[in-house]
Amino acid sequence: MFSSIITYSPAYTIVPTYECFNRCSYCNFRAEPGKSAWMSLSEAGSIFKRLKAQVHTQVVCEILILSGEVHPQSARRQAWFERIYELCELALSMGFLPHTNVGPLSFDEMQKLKQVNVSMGLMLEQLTPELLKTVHKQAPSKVPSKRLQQLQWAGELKIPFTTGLLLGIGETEQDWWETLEAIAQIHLDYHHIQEVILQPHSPGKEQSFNAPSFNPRQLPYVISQARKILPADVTIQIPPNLVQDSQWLIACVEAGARDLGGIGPKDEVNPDYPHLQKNDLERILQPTNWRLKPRLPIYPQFDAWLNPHLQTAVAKCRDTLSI
Ligand SMILES: O=c1nc2n(C[C@H](O)[C@H](O)[C@H](O)CO)c3cc(O)ccc3cc-2c(=O)[nH]1
Ligand SMILES: C[C@H]1O[C@@H](n2cnc3c(N)ncnc32)[C@H](O)[C@@H]1O
Ligand code: MET
Ligand code: SF4
Repeated sequence: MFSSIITYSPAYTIVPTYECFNRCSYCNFRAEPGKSAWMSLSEAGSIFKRLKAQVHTQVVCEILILSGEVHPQSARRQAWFERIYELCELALSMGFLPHTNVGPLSFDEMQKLKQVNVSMGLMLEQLTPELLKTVHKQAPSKVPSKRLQQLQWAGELKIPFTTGLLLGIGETEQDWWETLEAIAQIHLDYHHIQEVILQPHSPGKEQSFNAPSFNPRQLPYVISQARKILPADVTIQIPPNLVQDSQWLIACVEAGARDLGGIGPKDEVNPDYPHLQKNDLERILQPTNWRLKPRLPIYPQFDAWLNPHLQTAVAKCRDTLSI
């Protein structure tokens, strides 16, 4: 019998800084501005060396650059951006493929980062402005029009893009469909969305937002509806560590999720929910017809959008993973 494929990206997350001028009330990641040392290039260099040394036991291709944010008008913004750029450059020079998700960027910043990233990402969260009165009250970066603008710029710049919804932060069911429709619409203009993450809100130790986890039993329903709204070439990703029960994880796959995201040693955003490793996932999927397959942070149909240097790096990683 033929088996069907579900993908994941062997990844490692680096955090340029945890400091953030936003205060999303569901966040367990942020530190106060000035209170989190920035990652140095030598620190990153040692991490990358270690990852290369372990290539025989565990291959990592994607470096996810995930950061807290410095205000666009701050005098420190330029230094923050330059550090992120240099971290990407270093990862690339050591054979890794950067995927950056550091919040909203200016058009110019995005254009620059395209030169050192194979794809980029930004979650829409939810488009309803109602959340600006609640969880995003102190989060200027989460103004819906600003985030939609990022998707538009990524399209204009031909950047393969990952976006998604954060579920269970006080939105309504109607809000889900509206956010998904907006993603579908923008993809029809630019054809640049490679994945949409359906991320269940999962409470952690640091957050002030007092709400339970998004009910995982609702997730298969959201996925099947999303599958109807999104164009067929957009993959639905779910984070397996936030879908605690393996039966529900399988139900999510049956409903149309086809990717399990970046799998690495730590989920920096949800540190209270350890990532399931490849073996754990294989064990869960074993009784089913689904088989796990590694992928890169760029889907093959977007290769032509990259500069020649990035194309060479991607070809080498495909070779390493034999995909
Ligand atoms: O480990 C994580 N990876 C996260 N990733 C990584 C993601 O799974 C992969 O980097 C992409 O699939 C690209 O391969 C994100 C990427 C984005 O572009 C946007 C949001 C996220 C969110 C998370 C996350 O919460 N935890
Ligand atoms: C990087 C992405 O992580 C998501 N994110 C932030 N905090 C949480 C949480 N408590 N639970 C689940 N996802 C979260 C947001 O969607 C953000 O854009
Ligand atoms: N600060 C960015 C955002 O919220 C990415 C990291 S969130 C933990 O979009
Ligand atoms: S979710 Fe991102 S933008 Fe919001 S406070 Fe956390 S790090 Fe900052």
